[in-house]
Amino acid sequence: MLRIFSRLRPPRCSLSGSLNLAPVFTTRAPIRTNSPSPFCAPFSSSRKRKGSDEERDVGKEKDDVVPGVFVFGNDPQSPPRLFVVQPRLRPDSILDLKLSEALNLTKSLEEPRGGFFREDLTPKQIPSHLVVQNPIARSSKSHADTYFGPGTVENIKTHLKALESEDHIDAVFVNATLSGIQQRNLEISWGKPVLDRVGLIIEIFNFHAETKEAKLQSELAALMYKRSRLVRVRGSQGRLTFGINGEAEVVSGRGRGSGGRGFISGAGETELQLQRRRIQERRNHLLVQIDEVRRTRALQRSARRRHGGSNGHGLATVAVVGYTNAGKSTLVSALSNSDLYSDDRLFATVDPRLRSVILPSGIKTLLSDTVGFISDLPVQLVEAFHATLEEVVEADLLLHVLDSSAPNVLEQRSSVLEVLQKIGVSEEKIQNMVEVWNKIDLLITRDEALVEGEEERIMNRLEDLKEEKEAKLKEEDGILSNFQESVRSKQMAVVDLTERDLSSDLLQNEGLDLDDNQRTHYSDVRRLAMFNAHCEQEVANRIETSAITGIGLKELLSLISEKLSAQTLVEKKSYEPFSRKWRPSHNLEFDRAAEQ
Ligand SMILES: Nc1nc2c(ncn2[C@@H]2O[C@H](COP(=O)(O)OP(=O)(O)OP(=O)(O)O)[C@@H](O)[C@H]2O)c(=O)[nH]1
Ligand SMILES: [Mg+2]
Repeated sequence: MLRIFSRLRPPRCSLSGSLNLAPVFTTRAPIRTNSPSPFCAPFSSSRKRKGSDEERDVGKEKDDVVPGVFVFGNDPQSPPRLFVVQPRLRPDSILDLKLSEALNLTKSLEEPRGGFFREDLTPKQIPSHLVVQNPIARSSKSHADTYFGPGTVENIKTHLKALESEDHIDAVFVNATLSGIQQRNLEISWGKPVLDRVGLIIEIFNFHAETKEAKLQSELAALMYKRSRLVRVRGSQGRLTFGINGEAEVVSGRGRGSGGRGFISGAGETELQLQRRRIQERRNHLLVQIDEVRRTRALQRSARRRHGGSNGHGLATVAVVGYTNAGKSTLVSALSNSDLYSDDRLFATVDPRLRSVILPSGIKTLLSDTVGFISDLPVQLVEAFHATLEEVVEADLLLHVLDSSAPNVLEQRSSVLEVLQKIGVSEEKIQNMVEVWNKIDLLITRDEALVEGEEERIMNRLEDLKEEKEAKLKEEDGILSNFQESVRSKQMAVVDLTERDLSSDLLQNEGLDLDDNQRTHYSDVRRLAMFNAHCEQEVANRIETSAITGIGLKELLSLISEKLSAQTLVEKKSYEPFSRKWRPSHNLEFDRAAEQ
């Protein structure tokens, strides 16, 4: 039966940049489709029936996703298949990392999740992919119309054709950021929907969202993204016109009569205007609902903070953040003895979850598992997921989970720090954050881990690793004390200087009257002292764990306990549950792109 479906499989997606947002055809009614019925005209709403019927339709429309806002419907029959195009990067190690991230993103969409898709795919099948010339490498600028040069576009088309002869490909994923025009032109050249990095991540969020909150937010992100993709195509003469897809055609009566009467009245809405209006209306509708979610969350947070504990005391929240796939959900499950959904795929968690844990001090605390981050996290997602990310901003303590086995762990670390700053986490919280270097079991070489019955050897190896780490820490301590020594000697030098040359008043004024030499010297000392304090804090805030084997979990709980009790958070500070009004920022760049 499945084979029949596969053979008959119709395109499950629409050309995303297309104005004529074509309906998605499915052989069976999808479980949750975002697409209109294949039998209704895409813009039939412009010819609404009069009276109460019309009102009913408007009300109904409010709950409908704007057609074509997601490229794929969540078709239960089979997941979409993508062809990955990776622009070449130098050095090769970076290319490998980016390519493997692109393939993982693709797999995240392609593979069945929790039995959601019925078709049996071979697990860990590597998606078809192609590394191509990077247009930015040559001229630091991509081609304005197609991103890639004409040769590369042709090359990809040939590969696509060859692949299509073997199996159906639903869309092409270009692991770069494309403009609306570039995306549209590539879609025309290749005859397939094209997703860029942002578009794919938004699709994954839509696939994985389960709660109402996550669904609303991923739809808002998709709408904001879509708004920037509404572009006009040039007709065969190269003019912006009543083009091949009728993008400038008048499709709705709205606006008619606004500028006068009879034949001098306004012509009505073009397809482009109609799409913009629909997106705007839906966006406003979603924002109202998301604000409700925010309000509820804020009230719940406030109640927890005031008297959430069993003894009526405040309950602290610890937010678990980190790069996607670092092991956050597995760690929260292990610490709280619960069973959160975790999976070896990117963005397995989109719906935030709270789990309670009893700390060694006997105090109950909530762990908040949330959506993972990624480098260049799309701004639309950060803005749309504000309600969810607010949990992170408002948490009493942050745990930053890192995948210590990832070759680019430091890059992932800085991406996460960047996102935390972007969403408004205070500098103080970032400084106080606990860094959890998870998956240390994977640091043992694969060969060793595979040898059966060698548990003892593995444990010894772990001990060795621990000792190595401790030795390294000691070494770092040595470096630190050298720093301290140099700071102290510099401080002494400044004191000498000031004693000899400056009055105490001048020193208090931070050397306003110091000469250049003295000022440089003094600021050097201050910088070094700050760096010194930072290093000391970093070492104290680090812990190594393995959520799977349980290594370091006890120590982690003790550290959380220690951190929380050192904080003044449980002091009943006044807390405003819902004070700020939030709207996604008006992004001029997107609007400009849409105008093109
Ligand atoms: N070997 C090993 N694997 C781990 C460890 N922690 C998590 N994993 C695995 O890593 C994969 C990702 O784990 P998740 O807990 O889903 O990661 P996450 O950070 O929640 O990921 P997202 O929700 O996608 O952001 C799963 O396959 C886990 O089994 C660990 O300590 N050691
Ligand atoms: Mg998770």
